[in-house]
Amino acid sequence: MVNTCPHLIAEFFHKAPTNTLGGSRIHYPNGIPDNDVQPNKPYVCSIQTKQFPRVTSQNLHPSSSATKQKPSKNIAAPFPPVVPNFTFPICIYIRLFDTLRMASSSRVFSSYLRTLCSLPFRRSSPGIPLSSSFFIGKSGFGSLRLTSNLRKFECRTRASMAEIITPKSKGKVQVFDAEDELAVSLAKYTADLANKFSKEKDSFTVVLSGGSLIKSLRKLVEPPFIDSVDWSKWHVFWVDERVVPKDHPNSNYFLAYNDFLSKIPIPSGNVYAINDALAAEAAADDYETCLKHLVKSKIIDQSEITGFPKFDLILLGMGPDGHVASLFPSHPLVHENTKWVTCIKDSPKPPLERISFTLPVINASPYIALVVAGASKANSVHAALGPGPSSDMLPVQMVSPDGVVTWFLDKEAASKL
Ligand SMILES: O=C(O)[C@H](O)[C@@H](O)[C@H](O)[C@H](O)COP(=O)(O)O
Repeated sequence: MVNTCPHLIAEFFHKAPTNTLGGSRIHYPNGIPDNDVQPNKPYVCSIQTKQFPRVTSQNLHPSSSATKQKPSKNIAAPFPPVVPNFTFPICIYIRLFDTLRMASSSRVFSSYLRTLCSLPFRRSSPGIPLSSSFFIGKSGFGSLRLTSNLRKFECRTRASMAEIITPKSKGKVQVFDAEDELAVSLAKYTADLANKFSKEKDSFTVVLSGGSLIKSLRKLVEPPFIDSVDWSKWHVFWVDERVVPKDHPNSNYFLAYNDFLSKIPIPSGNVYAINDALAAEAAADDYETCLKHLVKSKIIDQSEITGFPKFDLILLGMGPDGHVASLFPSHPLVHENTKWVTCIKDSPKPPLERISFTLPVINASPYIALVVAGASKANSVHAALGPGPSSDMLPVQMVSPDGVVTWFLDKEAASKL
């Protein structure tokens, strides 16, 4: 029964005129026009309203005691409008769209409703022939109203992501209520860019950092993202690496392999790990040479202006002190502007020896994501994005590409903004 829920959601939106819900609009991926949406195809959608910032998918958090059960991965939650006084994030719809198999038959729709109405916990709910639906926006909240032949139901919605307006130079800043929501949005962002570049140039060059970023990429290896990406087009690099063997728990390669790369069908030749058999300087030179070959063979783009390699997407974490890659505050390496890859032997964050991309390489990228979660990062986030001028530039503040920086923050990291 519950598996038919996505059909219901699909029907629900398709019954609404031109896919709008009183100022809310569904966006299908890659600009698919609304009337071109195909039955029996999965779509990852986003929703945009006049009243809310743009939001992306997330879980249902029912407040109604009747629906305390949380949706598991494969079991869609009951469609909220049939439950009175139901509070849920607005992006519930997109969550359901994530796994959507579009149904055009109204038979599916009504049989689902019949089943719902026969469920014990909804015995008090009347039947729900939907006749109209719309969102009403208030500041931060909205209501979805459904008119049944017996009475009206109201469901409150709450945006679970906010966009902070910053000067253009500081990039696009998104703040998520929960890290889980951040992870879904990051997966969609990465998958969309992968698809864009794979289509445009038949390859996608992406650079990973170490630390918690890898955990934040976890949704990318789950449906629907894992199936929506052509992994054979991916070429994976590291923005920094610790000078340890590849199977050492401190190795960024090891972390990425265990939690990400081993779960995707990427050709092993497209994974460019830093050579762990070499000492720091030699490993940095070796990696730079490897990048130069790949630029020559046109796997990696090159900036016509600066000559630095241009990776399609760089995914950066940030340390509590505002470091990115292995470029630490007040360290001379942040001013390295000739080399592509350098090394540090006195890293304030252990281990001492590391290899790192330099800032000009990072800044040559057309897309950079800064993925930052946790209260320990709030001061540096404030220094980077807050209003005041700051005397000492943190490395994260020196990430200022010609391209687009998108910040993915959880609310703890954004708490001082
Ligand atoms: O290898 C590393 O240590 C990193 O690449 C480093 O730049 C990391 O991204 C930040 O320190 C944030 O790490 P956390 O997200 O774990 O705090």
